[in-house]
Amino acid sequence: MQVVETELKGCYIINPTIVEDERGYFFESFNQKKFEQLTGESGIFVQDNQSNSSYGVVRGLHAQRGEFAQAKLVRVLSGKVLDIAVDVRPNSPTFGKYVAIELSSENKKQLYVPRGFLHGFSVLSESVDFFYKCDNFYNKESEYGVIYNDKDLNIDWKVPTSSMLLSAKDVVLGSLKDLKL
Ligand SMILES: Cc1cn([C@H]2C[C@H](O)[C@@H](COP(=O)(O)OP(=O)(O)O[C@H]3O[C@H](C)C(=O)[C@H](O)[C@H]3O)O2)c(=O)[nH]c1=O
Repeated sequence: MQVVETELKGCYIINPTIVEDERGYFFESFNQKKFEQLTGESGIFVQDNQSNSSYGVVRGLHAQRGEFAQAKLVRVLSGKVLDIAVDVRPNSPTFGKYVAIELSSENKKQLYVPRGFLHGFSVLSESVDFFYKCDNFYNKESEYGVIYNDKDLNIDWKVPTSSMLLSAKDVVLGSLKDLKL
Protein backbone atom coordinates (compact mmCIF):
# COMPACT_ATOMS: atom_id res chain seq x y z
CA MET A 1 0.00 0.00 0.00
CA GLN A 2 1.16 3.58 -0.66
CA VAL A 3 0.24 6.50 1.62
CA VAL A 4 0.27 10.16 0.60
CA GLU A 5 -0.26 12.94 3.15
CA THR A 6 -2.60 15.65 1.87
CA GLU A 7 -2.00 19.36 2.43
CA LEU A 8 -3.99 18.93 5.66
CA LYS A 9 -1.62 17.49 8.26
CA GLY A 10 -2.68 14.02 9.43
CA CYS A 11 -5.14 13.50 6.55
CA TYR A 12 -3.86 10.73 4.26
CA ILE A 13 -4.80 9.18 0.91
CA ILE A 14 -4.22 5.43 0.92
CA ASN A 15 -3.61 3.64 -2.37
CA PRO A 16 -3.79 -0.12 -1.76
CA THR A 17 -1.64 -2.53 -3.72
CA ILE A 18 -3.96 -4.42 -6.05
CA VAL A 19 -2.91 -7.94 -7.11
CA GLU A 20 -4.66 -9.01 -10.31
CA ASP A 21 -4.72 -12.42 -11.94
CA GLU A 22 -6.92 -14.31 -14.33
CA ARG A 23 -9.58 -14.74 -11.57
CA GLY A 24 -9.90 -11.05 -10.77
CA TYR A 25 -8.15 -9.00 -8.05
CA PHE A 26 -7.07 -9.12 -4.39
CA PHE A 27 -5.92 -6.39 -2.03
CA GLU A 28 -5.46 -5.93 1.68
CA SER A 29 -8.19 -3.38 2.43
CA PHE A 30 -6.68 -2.74 5.87
CA ASN A 31 -3.47 -3.82 7.62
CA GLN A 32 -2.95 -2.27 11.06
CA LYS A 33 0.84 -2.78 11.11
CA LYS A 34 1.41 -1.25 7.66
CA PHE A 35 -1.10 1.53 8.37
CA GLU A 36 0.70 2.45 11.61
CA GLN A 37 4.14 2.28 9.96
CA LEU A 38 3.08 4.50 7.05
CA THR A 39 0.96 7.09 8.85
CA GLY A 40 2.22 7.06 12.44
CA GLU A 41 -1.41 6.70 13.53
CA SER A 42 -2.36 3.80 15.82
CA GLY A 43 -4.70 2.22 13.28
CA ILE A 44 -6.80 0.89 16.14
CA PHE A 45 -10.47 1.13 15.08
CA VAL A 46 -13.46 0.07 17.17
CA GLN A 47 -16.47 0.47 14.90
CA ASP A 48 -17.19 -0.24 11.24
CA ASN A 49 -20.02 1.57 9.46
CA GLN A 50 -21.64 0.97 6.09
CA SER A 51 -24.25 3.01 4.27
CA ASN A 52 -25.97 2.86 0.90
CA SER A 53 -27.07 6.00 -0.92
CA SER A 54 -28.48 6.81 -4.35
CA TYR A 55 -27.26 9.39 -6.85
CA GLY A 56 -27.31 12.97 -5.58
CA VAL A 57 -27.39 12.12 -1.86
CA VAL A 58 -25.15 14.33 0.27
CA ARG A 59 -24.32 13.00 3.75
CA GLY A 60 -22.55 15.49 6.02
CA LEU A 61 -20.73 17.52 7.04
CA HIS A 62 -20.53 15.68 10.37
CA ALA A 63 -18.22 15.02 13.31
CA GLN A 64 -18.35 14.10 16.98
CA ARG A 65 -16.81 16.50 19.48
CA GLY A 66 -14.43 16.24 22.41
CA GLU A 67 -13.69 12.84 23.92
CA PHE A 68 -16.04 11.27 21.38
CA ALA A 69 -14.17 12.65 18.35
CA GLN A 70 -13.67 10.03 15.65
CA ALA A 71 -10.95 9.42 13.12
CA LYS A 72 -12.34 7.58 10.06
CA LEU A 73 -10.82 5.43 7.36
CA VAL A 74 -13.31 5.69 4.51
CA ARG A 75 -13.71 3.84 1.22
CA VAL A 76 -16.24 2.90 -1.42
CA LEU A 77 -17.25 -0.72 -1.96
CA SER A 78 -19.41 -0.01 -5.02
CA GLY A 79 -20.06 3.20 -6.93
CA LYS A 80 -18.36 6.60 -6.69
CA VAL A 81 -18.45 9.54 -4.29
CA LEU A 82 -16.83 12.92 -3.90
CA ASP A 83 -15.45 12.68 -0.39
CA ILE A 84 -14.85 15.83 1.67
CA ALA A 85 -12.78 16.23 4.84
CA VAL A 86 -12.72 19.69 6.46
CA ASP A 87 -10.10 20.67 9.04
CA VAL A 88 -11.88 22.23 12.04
CA ARG A 89 -9.15 21.55 14.59
CA PRO A 90 -8.97 24.65 16.82
CA ASN A 91 -5.75 26.66 16.14
CA SER A 92 -4.92 24.50 13.09
CA PRO A 93 -3.06 26.56 10.44
CA THR A 94 -5.37 24.91 7.87
CA PHE A 95 -8.61 25.52 9.83
CA GLY A 96 -11.50 25.72 7.36
CA LYS A 97 -9.51 24.14 4.53
CA TYR A 98 -10.73 20.89 3.02
CA VAL A 99 -9.64 17.94 0.92
CA ALA A 100 -11.94 16.78 -1.90
CA ILE A 101 -11.23 13.39 -3.47
CA GLU A 102 -13.15 10.95 -5.65
CA LEU A 103 -13.33 7.53 -3.99
CA SER A 104 -14.71 4.68 -6.07
CA SER A 105 -14.84 0.92 -6.46
CA GLU A 106 -12.70 1.57 -9.55
CA ASN A 107 -9.84 3.54 -7.96
CA LYS A 108 -10.10 1.69 -4.60
CA LYS A 109 -8.60 4.73 -2.91
CA GLN A 110 -9.19 5.34 0.80
CA LEU A 111 -9.07 8.55 2.84
CA TYR A 112 -7.97 8.74 6.47
CA VAL A 113 -9.92 11.55 8.14
CA PRO A 114 -8.31 12.46 11.47
CA ARG A 115 -10.14 13.47 14.65
CA GLY A 116 -11.11 17.13 14.53
CA PHE A 117 -12.33 16.99 10.93
CA LEU A 118 -15.82 17.28 9.50
CA HIS A 119 -16.61 14.54 6.98
CA GLY A 120 -19.16 14.18 4.22
CA PHE A 121 -19.66 12.90 0.70
CA SER A 122 -21.85 13.32 -2.37
CA VAL A 123 -22.92 10.36 -4.49
CA LEU A 124 -21.77 10.60 -8.10
CA SER A 125 -22.88 7.14 -9.28
CA GLU A 126 -26.38 5.64 -9.48
CA SER A 127 -25.82 4.08 -6.06
CA VAL A 128 -22.95 3.76 -3.59
CA ASP A 129 -22.06 1.36 -0.82
CA PHE A 130 -19.85 3.37 1.54
CA PHE A 131 -17.74 1.68 4.21
CA TYR A 132 -15.67 3.22 6.98
CA LYS A 133 -13.75 2.34 10.12
CA CYS A 134 -14.01 4.62 13.18
CA ASP A 135 -11.50 4.86 16.05
CA ASN A 136 -14.21 5.85 18.54
CA PHE A 137 -17.78 4.72 19.14
CA TYR A 138 -20.90 6.51 17.94
CA ASN A 139 -22.15 9.06 20.44
CA LYS A 140 -25.27 10.85 19.20
CA GLU A 141 -25.14 13.53 21.92
CA SER A 142 -21.68 14.66 20.80
CA GLU A 143 -22.56 15.01 17.12
CA TYR A 144 -22.21 18.36 15.37
CA GLY A 145 -21.93 19.56 11.82
CA VAL A 146 -21.79 22.31 9.21
CA ILE A 147 -24.27 22.74 6.39
CA TYR A 148 -23.23 21.35 3.00
CA ASN A 149 -23.54 24.72 1.21
CA ASP A 150 -21.61 26.78 3.75
CA LYS A 151 -20.63 30.05 2.09
CA ASP A 152 -17.08 30.11 3.46
CA LEU A 153 -16.35 26.51 2.44
CA ASN A 154 -18.05 26.94 -0.95
CA ILE A 155 -17.76 23.21 -1.73
CA ASP A 156 -18.54 22.05 -5.28
CA TRP A 157 -20.24 18.68 -4.57
CA LYS A 158 -20.29 17.88 -8.33
CA VAL A 159 -24.03 17.24 -8.09
CA PRO A 160 -26.64 19.77 -9.33
CA THR A 161 -28.51 21.29 -6.37
CA SER A 162 -31.75 20.19 -8.03
CA SER A 163 -30.59 16.54 -7.78
CA MET A 164 -29.39 16.70 -4.17
CA LEU A 165 -31.06 14.70 -1.39
CA LEU A 166 -30.17 15.43 2.24
CA SER A 167 -31.57 14.29 5.58
CA ALA A 168 -33.86 16.59 7.58
CA LYS A 169 -31.04 16.79 10.10
CA ASP A 170 -28.48 17.94 7.53
CA VAL A 171 -30.53 20.68 5.87
CA VAL A 172 -30.69 22.62 9.15
CA LEU A 173 -27.03 22.37 10.13
CA GLY A 174 -25.32 25.65 10.97
CA SER A 175 -22.49 27.55 9.32
CA LEU A 176 -18.75 27.14 9.84
CA LYS A 177 -18.43 30.66 11.22
CA ASP A 178 -21.07 29.90 13.88
CA LEU A 179 -19.40 26.62 14.88
CA LYS A 180 -18.86 26.33 18.65
CA LEU A 181 -16.06 23.81 19.23
C1 LIG B 1 -23.29 7.56 12.36
C2 LIG B 1 -24.18 6.55 13.04
C3 LIG B 1 -25.55 6.58 12.90
N1 LIG B 1 -26.33 5.65 13.52
C4 LIG B 1 -27.78 5.68 13.30
C5 LIG B 1 -28.44 7.00 13.63
C6 LIG B 1 -29.60 7.06 12.67
O1 LIG B 1 -30.71 6.31 13.18
C7 LIG B 1 -29.07 6.33 11.44
C8 LIG B 1 -28.56 7.26 10.35
O2 LIG B 1 -27.68 8.18 10.98
P1 LIG B 1 -27.24 9.48 10.20
O3 LIG B 1 -28.40 10.07 9.47
O4 LIG B 1 -26.47 10.35 11.16
O5 LIG B 1 -26.22 8.83 9.13
P2 LIG B 1 -25.25 9.66 8.15
O6 LIG B 1 -25.93 10.90 7.65
O7 LIG B 1 -24.71 8.69 7.18
O8 LIG B 1 -24.09 10.12 9.13
C9 LIG B 1 -22.72 9.88 8.83
O9 LIG B 1 -22.40 10.80 7.83
C10 LIG B 1 -21.06 11.15 7.63
C11 LIG B 1 -20.68 10.73 6.23
C12 LIG B 1 -20.09 10.68 8.62
O10 LIG B 1 -18.88 10.74 8.39
C13 LIG B 1 -20.54 10.22 9.93
O11 LIG B 1 -19.93 8.97 10.22
C14 LIG B 1 -21.99 10.08 10.13
O12 LIG B 1 -22.44 11.27 10.74
O13 LIG B 1 -27.99 5.50 11.92
C15 LIG B 1 -25.79 4.65 14.30
O14 LIG B 1 -26.52 3.80 14.86
N2 LIG B 1 -24.43 4.61 14.46
C16 LIG B 1 -23.60 5.52 13.86
O15 LIG B 1 -22.37 5.43 14.03
